[in-house]
Amino acid sequence: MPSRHALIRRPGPRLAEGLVTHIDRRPVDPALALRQWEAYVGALRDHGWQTTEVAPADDCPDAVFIEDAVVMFRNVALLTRPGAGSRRPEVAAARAAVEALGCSVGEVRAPGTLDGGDVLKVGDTVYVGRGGRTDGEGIRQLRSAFEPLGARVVAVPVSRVLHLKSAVTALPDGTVIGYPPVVDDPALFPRFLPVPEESGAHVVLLGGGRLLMAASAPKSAELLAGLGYRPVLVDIGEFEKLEGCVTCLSVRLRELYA
Ligand SMILES: NC(=O)NCCC[C@H](N)C(=O)O
Repeated sequence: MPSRHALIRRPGPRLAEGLVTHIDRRPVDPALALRQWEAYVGALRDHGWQTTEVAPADDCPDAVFIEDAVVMFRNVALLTRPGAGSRRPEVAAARAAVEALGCSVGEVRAPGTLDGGDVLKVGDTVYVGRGGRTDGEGIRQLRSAFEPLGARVVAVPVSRVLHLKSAVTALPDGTVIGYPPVVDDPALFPRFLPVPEESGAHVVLLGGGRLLMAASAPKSAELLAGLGYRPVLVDIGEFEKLEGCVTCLSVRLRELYA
C-alpha cells in the first residue's frame, strides 16, 4: 500500500530575502506567506496526506522550498547539494527527517550540484534538468544513486526558468505538461500537453485524479478539469514572488516501508 507522507518546512523569519533569479524582486508579506503555507499544508492533509515538519533552518531564507533539499526514489532519499551556496545548510535537517522515517539515505557530494526542483519523476523515468542549479556532476551522482534501483535517468536542458519543474510537471497518466515559452524542448517528452499559464504547468498529484495547483492558473485548471481531473487550487502568491511553485513546498514520500 503506497504511503502518503509529505515533508514540509514552515517559512522562516528571513523568507522575504529569498533568492530571485529570473524575475524582478517584489516585497513579500511574511504574515500572508505563513497563512498561504498553512492553507497549502491544509490542502495536503484534507486529501489524506500525513505531514512531517522538517526542523527549521531559520538562517536560510529559502528553506521553506523543501523540495530542493531531498529527492526520493522508492524508499531511498538522495540529499542534494543545492546549486546556490546560501541554500546548502538547508540539507542537514532534511537528513534528520528522512532518517527518522526509515529511508535509505544517500547524498550528492562536492563538486556536484543538484536541486530537487530539477528532478521530475514519471513512473520509473527520472527527468533531470541541467541548468542554473544542477550540473553534470550532480546528474552523474543522481544516476548512480537511482539507476541501480530501476530508474531510467534522462537529462534535459533547462535555460529559461529556475528549475525543470518550474517548466514542466506530469499528469497521473504520465503526460508532461508545460507552458511552451519556458520549455527548452517539448519534443524531449514522449507526450507533451501545452498549458496556457506558466504556473499552470505545476501540479502536485494528490491521488484519485486530484491535482494541487496554484490559484494563479485558472485557465490551466479549467483545461485539466475538462480532461477529467480535479484541480484543487491554493493561493501561493507570496512564494511565487520568490520563484516558488506548488511542487517546491513539499516532498511526497509514496513508498515508505514500515
Ligand atoms: N523547487 C523549486 O521550484 N524551488 C523554488 C526555489 C525558489 C528559491 N527562491 C530559489 O531561488 O532557490
